[in-house]
Parts: sequence; C-alpha cells; structure tokens
Amino acid sequence: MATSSEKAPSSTGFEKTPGWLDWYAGPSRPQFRLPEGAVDAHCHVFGPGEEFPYAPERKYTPCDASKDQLFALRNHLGFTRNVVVQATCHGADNTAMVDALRASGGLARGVATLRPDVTDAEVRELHEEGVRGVRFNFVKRLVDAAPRQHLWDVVEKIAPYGWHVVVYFEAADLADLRDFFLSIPVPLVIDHMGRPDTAKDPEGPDFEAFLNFMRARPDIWCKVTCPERLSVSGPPALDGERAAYRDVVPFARRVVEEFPDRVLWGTDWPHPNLTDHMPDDGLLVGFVPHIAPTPELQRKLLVDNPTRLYWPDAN
Ligand SMILES: O=C(O)c1cc(C(=O)O)oc(=O)c1
Repeated sequence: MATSSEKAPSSTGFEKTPGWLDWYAGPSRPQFRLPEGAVDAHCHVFGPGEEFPYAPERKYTPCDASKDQLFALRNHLGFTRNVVVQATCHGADNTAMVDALRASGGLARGVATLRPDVTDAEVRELHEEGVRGVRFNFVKRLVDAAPRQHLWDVVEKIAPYGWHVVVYFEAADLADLRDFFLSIPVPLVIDHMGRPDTAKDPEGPDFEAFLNFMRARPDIWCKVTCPERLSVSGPPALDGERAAYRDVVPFARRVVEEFPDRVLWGTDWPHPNLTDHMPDDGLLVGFVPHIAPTPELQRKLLVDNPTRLYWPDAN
C-alpha cells in the first residue's frame, strides 16, 4: 500500500546528528484495527529544516518529518486525530507545530514549549490555534535545566486557559521532582510512563513509587507510550513481529488497568533519538491490545480519554 510516508526521509540544510535513525518508511497496515475516532496523542513534527529551522540550543539534529508525512501516517494507521507535541529540537519556537495544527483542519491539537516571558496575547493566540498544554522537560540529554521560577511563571500564564502541563522525566528523578509536580495547580500529563527501568520488577518498589505518584491526585494522566524506547529485551516491532516489546507490557498494563480513565497512547512518531532500531509504526499499533486487552479499555485509551482532554467540546 503506497502512502506518501514511504518517501525516504531527508534533512534539508542541516546535518543530522551522527548515527541518527530516520523514521520507518512504508509502515505496514496495522492488524489491530483502531477504534473509530482514535487519537495519536503523542507525535511530533521536525521541520522541514529549510522552512522551520531547528533551534540553535537543540541537543540533536533530526531528519525532517513534516506535517504532511505525519498526516499520511495518521491516515495509513487509521487514526482520526493527532496531538502534536513540541519537539525539543525546535526549542521554544512553536511555529512548525502550530503550522501543523493549522493545516489539520481541527484534527490536531498541540502541546507547546514556552519561555517565562511569554505574553498573555501569545498564549491566547496559541490557544486559538489549538494548543492545550505546555511541556516541561527534565531529561538532561534533551534540554538544559530551567529554573523552577521560570516554570512557575509559565504555569501562571497558561492556567487561565485550562491547559495542562506535560512532564517528561527519568524514573530516577521522580523522587526529587514529586513535590514540585504535586504543587502545580493544573492537570499533569506524564510522558512515556515516567520512563521506568523495564529490567526491574513491574511489581517492585520503583514502579510502585510511580503508581503512588499517580494515586496522589485524580488529575494526573499518563501516556503509556514508547515501548520501543523503554524495552530492554524486545523483540522490536520489525519484520512482522506481532508481540513486540513484551518486557514493557506488564508496566503499561498495570497503569491502564488501575487508571483506565487517565491513560493516553500515541506513536511518538518520528521517534527521536532511538539508537537501536526504528519501529514499523504499523506493528507498533499492534502493541495496544497487549496493554489494553478489552474493547472498553481500548476505547478509553484511544478515543474517550484523549478526546476529553483535547477536544472536550467534540460531540
Ligand atoms: O526520549 C527522547 O529522546 C524524546 C525526545 C523528544 C523531544 O526531543 O521532544 O520527545 C520525546 O517524546 C522523546
């Protein structure tokens, strides 16, 4: 089946980080049929660099991954909508992400990166474009640490618009960040399950600490995403593998089963910074029924929850 996403990725005007793995061209058609109205609740656009230059402060230079390629993948996989999360390679310049929202005809919402001096008029404009959240990143290989006061200043600006804060952090840093997170007075959305060490016991104290954090407030959501990033023993979603990333399943399944109304799923296309392999996104979609085994859990994870968070006025 030919899709425009089969075109080989390129990187215009920028030199990619050495060893960069490009997104998988020509993904298979998912065997798991996504329910009507499914949302890819975590994906990115990269550039194209010629039109939307990568930020000078970036920690990596990716291959291009345009909005048209993202929308072609959406259609090919059977998603209806996207949530486009600002990628760190674009810093706090949200223009590529906003351009994708604008082109989507209402089928995409966004999560932005903001500096503390952002004005109310700028936040209002982003809201009108479809942005509904701001991302705070604590992963040191991706961004330099931001002073807490800067983050507070941003929270004050976005709170009146009903936005949430998306947090990305390493499991080992949760103990230090927990109190700060719990003091943020808007809903929180955790990226990639808080990056558990999946070589450890899913019933062990580390993952229990994560679940306890989720139990601390009813408005903490979790993306049960990125098995391709978190998996240690695989097997990868390649070469027709239909039971990929088995070691991640018990972690994600615990979250889905305990918090069925506050979990989200997305592809994480174009999968920045993978070093080992690049998944076939069609096979990656096949991960979902392993972590959400019933049609009801699947509908909540893929349709009801993301629609409630990002399109509360839909239907
Ligand atoms: O783990 C990562 O490297 C990663 C990077 C980014 C980004 O650069 O924005 O986003 C993600 O969701 C994951």
